[in-house]
Amino acid sequence: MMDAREALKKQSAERALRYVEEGTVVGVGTGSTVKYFIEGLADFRDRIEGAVSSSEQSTALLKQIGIPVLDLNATGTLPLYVDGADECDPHRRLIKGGGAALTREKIIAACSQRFVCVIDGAKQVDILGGFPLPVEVIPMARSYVARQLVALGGQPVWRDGVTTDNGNAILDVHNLRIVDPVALEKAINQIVGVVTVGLFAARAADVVIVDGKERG
Ligand SMILES: O=C(CO)[C@H](O)[C@H](O)COP(=O)(O)O
Repeated sequence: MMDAREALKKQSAERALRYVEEGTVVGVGTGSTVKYFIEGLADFRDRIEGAVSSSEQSTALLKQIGIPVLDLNATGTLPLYVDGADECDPHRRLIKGGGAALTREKIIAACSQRFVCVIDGAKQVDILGGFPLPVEVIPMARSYVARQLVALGGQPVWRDGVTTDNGNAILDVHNLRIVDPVALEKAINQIVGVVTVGLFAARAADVVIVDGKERG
């Protein structure tokens, strides 16, 4: 039987199906919450043009249910992107990347008109940073970037054994209390060797669905 938290994730994901418009291409995130969204998309198979996927994992799921997976370079701007998050603050700013798909997720978010974020209530926080902040780095720059992240006040830990879909490494930065997410996103983006930081602050979500309901 599905536990209570999974049920809440599923409710959020299913609610997001209301935002899918016929004849369009849908941006699809990654993770256990989005998996329910993908399952629900099966009913739209014949009514959407296809999906742009943020990971090999989501691509496999989309293909399993017969949804064409399209190249973002061929689709242009997307009307909708649906994805989960690891943390969400009251301004719809997010920490993402628990599933190591942050780079492709951020690219799709940037290319989308509406970013609908689907979470369960446990992921709502006042200040981001309780969840270790994922940073995707070029492998040879890992130690250098880690030292720069220490200088910014964090405690980076290498996600040993994980290689992203782009062939890179992940550092999870602990002990951050992120009072200015836009400034920190900018600062980390400027470190040489960083591919992407999992702070989605400059481009936050547009709609947040928590436990099956839109948050006001
Ligand atoms: O950012 C992500 C993957 O890179 C996911 O959206 C995030 O980790 C949430 O995942 P889940 O829905 O499994 O809790």
